[in-house]
This record gives sequence, C-alpha cells and structure tokens, in this order.
Amino acid sequence: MDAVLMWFICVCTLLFAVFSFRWFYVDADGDLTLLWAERYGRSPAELRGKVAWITGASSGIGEALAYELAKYGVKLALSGTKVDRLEAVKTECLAQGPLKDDDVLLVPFDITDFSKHSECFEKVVGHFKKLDILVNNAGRSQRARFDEITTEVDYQLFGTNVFSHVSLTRVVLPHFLSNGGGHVMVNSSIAGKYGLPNSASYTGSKHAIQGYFECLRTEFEAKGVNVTVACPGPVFSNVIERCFTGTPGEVFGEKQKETDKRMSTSRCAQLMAVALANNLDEVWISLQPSLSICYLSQYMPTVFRR
Ligand SMILES: NC(=O)c1ccc[n+]([C@@H]2O[C@H](COP(=O)([O-])OP(=O)(O)OC[C@H]3O[C@@H](n4cnc5c(N)ncnc54)[C@H](O)[C@@H]3O)[C@@H](O)[C@H]2O)c1
Repeated sequence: MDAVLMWFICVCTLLFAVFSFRWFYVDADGDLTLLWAERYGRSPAELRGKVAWITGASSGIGEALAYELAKYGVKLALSGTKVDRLEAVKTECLAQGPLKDDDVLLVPFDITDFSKHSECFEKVVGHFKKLDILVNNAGRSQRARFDEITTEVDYQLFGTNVFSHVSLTRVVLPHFLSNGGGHVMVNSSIAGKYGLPNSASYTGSKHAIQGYFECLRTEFEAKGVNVTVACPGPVFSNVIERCFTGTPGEVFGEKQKETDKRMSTSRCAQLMAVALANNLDEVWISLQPSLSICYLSQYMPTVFRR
C-alpha cells in the first residue's frame, strides 16, 4: 500500500512539475501579475468612453493598441509623423465597430519638436473636452557597438525616446490634476530592465524612462495620476528597420525576418490594454526566453550577469 501511495505522489508531483513548466515557461508571454489580471482582473471593456492619446500610432505597437482600444469603444487621438498612415489607421479603428468618425482625431506631429506639444494637446482637449489616458509610445531603437556611437546619436535618441515623452507628459499633467486624475502609459522595453548588447543609447534611454516615470508615480499617484510602464520584449514591427546606428543620420534599414522569435503587435497591444484597465504599475510583455531573463535579471542579478 505504501508503495502505491509513493507512486501516486511521484506521478502527481511529476504532472504538477510538467504543467507548471508549461504554464510558467512555455505559454507565459507576460509577467505573472499581468497574466493574472488578464484572466481574473478588469476587462479593457471598462475603459469604454475614455479618451486616449497614443503617440507613434502610425505603425507597430501603437497602431495595434489603437485597434485594441477602438474595439472597446475608447475614443482616440492618434499621433505620428505620416499623415497617410494615420488616416489608414483611423479607417481601421472605425471598422472595429463602436467608434464614430468624430471619436478618432488625427494629431500628426514630430514628437521631438517640443514647441508643438502644447498646441497638439490643446487640439486634443479642444476636440474631446477631456483626456483620460496618454500613451507615450513613439520611439526608435538602435544597432551599434558602444564604442561606435557618437554623442550626437546619444542626444538624438534621448530626444526621441525620453525627453519627448517627459515634455508631453508635463504638458498633460496639469489637465489630469485639475480633472481629478488620469493615466500615463509609457512604452519602455525589456531594455529598460537590463543591458541589451549593441544598443547602448537605446538601453540607456529606456532605463532613463523607467526612472522618470517611477518618479512621476511616486510624486503624483496620491493625486490620482496612474503610471503604467510597459516593458515589451521583441515584437514584430518596423522598429529594427528604422533604428539608429552609431552614426548621425544613418538608419539601420534591416527588415525583421518572419522566422524571428517575436510577439505579434496585436498580442502585445492586448496585454497593454489589460495593463491599462487594471492600472498595473509595470508590466513585462514578452515571449521566452526574454521573459525569464527579465525575472533572472530582477531577482538574481549576480547569476544573470555571470
Ligand atoms: N518592437 C519591439 O521589439 C519593441 C520592444 C520593446 C519596446 N518597443 C518600443 O515600442 C515603441 C513602438 O515601437 P514599435 O516596435 O511599434 O516600432 P515602429 O517603428 O513600428 O513604431 C514606432 C512609432 O513611433 C513613431 N515615431 C518615431 N519617431 C518619431 C518622431 N520623432 N515623432 C513622431 N513619431 C515618431 C513612428 O512614426 C512609429 O509610429 C517604441 O518606443 C519602442 O522602443 C518596441
């Protein structure tokens, strides 16, 4: 009898180990809090009627997030530099169902032109009479070795990935405070959690974003300003094609391959919408092994660095 019980316990333990491995490692594409929120938390449908402003909405993750939020009836201000692409995104947003023509506003501008930030914000609030969510998503990546990067590229990359988001958020913040609150999401990266090789300025910019927006949360959460820092791993988009190198004015230009191990923009956007609906502080959105590397770097940094 004891032997039968022993066998039973062994088989149960093995099955538990196999299923846990499958769930934690193979299937997981987000951190545990995020996946819990997706299954048991608030649905993004609860965001219906809110107004969200997404920068970098003309392609990639920003475009997919626009479709995801449009599906749930979130009114949208969409920014990017390419007007024809923004118009195509608007058409697709309207095709999702709940929104009318007036519910999607196009606000094209170059995010590094800080002098335009107030004017663009006034356009959004003038149209919708309010703003509930700002998604700082626009950004560019980089492929270059540390010692090949010029300081000019460092400045340009920080201008696009850091100072533009900080400036736009400072413009929007008084509106959130006078309206009793608001939600700022910033698209960082797993490069905001540890050092990615061949992208020192990019990695530096994403670490900087983490710092800025952590401070924003610490200072303003009690006044109703929620901050979500999204950290995606590799996602299929135009990010590699358009990325900086180490030389000013040069664009990397390489296309992602279909065989690359990357998440789809739609899945990334789905999880970002869950993070918004559940007001999560920081979310990791990635396929393996990047997701596990994130856990390792956070909880076992010495092992990770070895
Ligand atoms: N794709 C990935 O693997 C990945 C992973 C982690 C984080 N991210 C981050 O996600 C965000 C979106 O990137 P993506 O992957 O969708 O790439 P993408 O190139 O498809 O989209 C970037 C968007 O930002 C806009 N943009 C860039 N520079 C701009 C400027 N000066 N003014 C206005 N708009 C500008 C582009 O027009 C585009 O709409 C970026 O911040 C990126 O760092 C991407």
